[in-house]
Amino acid sequence: MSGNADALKKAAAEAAMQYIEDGTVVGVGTGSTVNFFIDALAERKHDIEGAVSSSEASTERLKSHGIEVFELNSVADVPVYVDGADEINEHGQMIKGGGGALTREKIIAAVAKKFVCVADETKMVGRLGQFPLPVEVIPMARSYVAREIVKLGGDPVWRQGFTTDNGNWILDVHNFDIMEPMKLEAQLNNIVGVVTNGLFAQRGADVALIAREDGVQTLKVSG
Ligand SMILES: O=C(CO)[C@H](O)[C@H](O)COP(=O)(O)O
Repeated sequence: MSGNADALKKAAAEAAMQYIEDGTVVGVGTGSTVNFFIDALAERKHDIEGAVSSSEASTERLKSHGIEVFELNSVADVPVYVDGADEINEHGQMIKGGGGALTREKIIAAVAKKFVCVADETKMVGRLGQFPLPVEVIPMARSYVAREIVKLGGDPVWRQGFTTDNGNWILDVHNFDIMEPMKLEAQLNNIVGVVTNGLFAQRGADVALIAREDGVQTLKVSG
């Protein structure tokens, strides 16, 4: 990753700090862009109550900064969730899960009132689907789920050697022509053995902070 790409990720991540309110539990995603957000959040650690985290990696980084990480089950309210994306369109719909944390990400996103997506401009697309779509599967269902995905028009590739934080496996699905993201998200989740998939269409981002060379653009989808 070039220094310039990192500078854009950092700019987007730092712009998300304006959405963080004192005394709240902050929802924290996963990935290289979010790592910059965690580092920025550390500066406000005495103002916030703590965080809920979407991965073991983010939890470790949050704790290394002295930020308290709560179990999601013990938290009633997550006003803001900040996370990156592998692709995002103008409607705030995303492909996520390149880092394999899609299921916990989707759970916290569901709980959160506002989803703030932080990304550099390379993640903005007209139509989702260039990036292989991650699908988390229960290990014993891998072959069956792969066959069902082929029937839907995708080419699944097992991310061999990778196990999610939930103890499951990932199929990265290539060559999906994603005309109707919400429909495909539901179809995939309907296959027995799928835990969830990386299409965030039903619950997309409310705000996208897209870092470009000339500054961070705010795309408000809702909220
Ligand atoms: O969904 C994710 C992890 O599961 C990440 O948000 C996504 O992969 C983007 O990561 P990065 O900021 O490193 O480009």
